[in-house]
Amino acid sequence: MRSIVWFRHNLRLSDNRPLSLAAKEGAVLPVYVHDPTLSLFPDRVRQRWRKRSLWELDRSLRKLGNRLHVFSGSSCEILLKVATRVRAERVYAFRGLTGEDRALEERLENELRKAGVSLHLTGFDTLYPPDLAAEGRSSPWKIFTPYHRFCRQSFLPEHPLPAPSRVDSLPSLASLGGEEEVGGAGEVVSFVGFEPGEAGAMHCLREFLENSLAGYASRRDYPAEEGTSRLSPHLASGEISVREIVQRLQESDAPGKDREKFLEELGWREFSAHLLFFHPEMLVDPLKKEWATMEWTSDEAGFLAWKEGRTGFPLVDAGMMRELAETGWMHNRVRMVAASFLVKNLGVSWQSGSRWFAERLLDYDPANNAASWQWVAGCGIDAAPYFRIFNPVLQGQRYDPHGKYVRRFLPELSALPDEKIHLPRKQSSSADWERPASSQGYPEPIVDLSESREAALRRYRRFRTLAP
Ligand SMILES: Cc1cc2nc3c(=O)[nH]c(=O)nc-3n(C[C@H](O)[C@H](O)[C@H](O)COP(=O)(O)OP(=O)(O)OC[C@H]3O[C@@H](n4cnc5c(N)ncnc54)[C@H](O)[C@@H]3O)c2cc1C
Repeated sequence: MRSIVWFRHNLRLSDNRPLSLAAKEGAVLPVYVHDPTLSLFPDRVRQRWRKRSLWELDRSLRKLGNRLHVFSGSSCEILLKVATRVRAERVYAFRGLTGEDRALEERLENELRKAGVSLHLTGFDTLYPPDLAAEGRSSPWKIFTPYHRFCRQSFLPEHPLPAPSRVDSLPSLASLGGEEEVGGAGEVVSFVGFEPGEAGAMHCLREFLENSLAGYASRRDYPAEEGTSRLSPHLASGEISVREIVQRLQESDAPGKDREKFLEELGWREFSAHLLFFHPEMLVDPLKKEWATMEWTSDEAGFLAWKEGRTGFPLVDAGMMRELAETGWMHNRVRMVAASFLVKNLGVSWQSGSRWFAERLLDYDPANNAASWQWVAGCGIDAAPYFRIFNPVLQGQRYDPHGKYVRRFLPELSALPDEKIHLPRKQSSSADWERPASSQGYPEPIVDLSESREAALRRYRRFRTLAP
């Protein structure tokens, strides 16, 4: 048997079913295609990550007697051309989740069939099947808790497959034409706090299990702490499988409540994938259809200040200006506060924020990003109610009480005392406030929190009255 293994969002050898099946059956041509038609948003930051990750993957394949073949262009045309050229009988891949991924699979299957090649999609790269309809119905689940409980009870997590011990290459393979060089480690700038590739992902998991899983449930909300796994960029590139993570989690002797909480967060990832499977339009349209009539503002100046971390609210600015810009990652608590600030206090649409995150995040995941933005905005399924408006000052005081996170990313505020660190400028509601001299140069707040909150609630009431 001669097969192509088409690496899509799964840049790894372990627990890679398409690869394991193809390697068992015969010779394999591993292929990756940079396909610009598949990314809805510009992804310059992730291209650098991917380049490095592909290089790592190629190195690992070479150790098994094979190598990676990289192309750019239309996945369908390239796979068809290569399959014909090498006389492959099968193309193996995981199934994709987005509407674009699924349309491509259908087109590819037809084109390959005409050429006498079969497409073998070996299921989704998830813990639970995302196409699982709600119990007893054909519609998707609407509430996370029963969905997660049902999945936990119904599916025993599959054991991850080991990486194949050899992946035979196709015999006497001449040049395929149109192939690209598989990036180089040296060309790639480093990523603060991350090591792209499968080995980096496994290292990240080990570190988390050994050092941060115990205490996860209580520490995960504090951005200054090393309280979360930071596995998200690896999961987004498929450098590690979620089944591998769950297996190691179950073997860990960390307290049950921490393991449960972590499993629940992975469950939100599954739920988001489930929502995307049933609602491919959710990347740009609200899941609650009536929200299409919500009137957002066009506060361009406010949006720019938010993107550049000049809102005058330290927790938002530390996240937007520094953590995201410098590292390509942002702590979950800060994502929630920054997103709420944009959508509620500035009245800018969740789609604008979600697009900005999609362009900037190393861990951009279409399902997680859209579901989370819609959760914050209030138009998602099982979302936070619209009137839940995070107060960035109170959130800062609660989750960064000594300003350690803010000081790390906004050194211009580092000399402020703890009680002023989240409020370096006056708000109308803070009557006894005195301007600290040490925060000169830091911007004035671009909105008054109480007034913008009232405006947000008025906007919502108008929408509820007019909504069909
Ligand atoms: C506005 C907004 C946008 C977001 N965009 C993304 C995104 O593009 N990509 C992304 O992976 N996550 C996104 N999240 C969810 C969450 O912030 C990140 O998954 C988390 O911060 C990643 O850090 P970690 O790996 O240390 O998380 P951990 O706490 O260690 O969690 C482990 C894994 O569980 C999953 N997870 C955790 N929280 C969530 C969640 N709320 N929803 C779905 N999955 C979750 C992630 O895969 C994460 O890697 C977003 C959240 C918000 C509020």
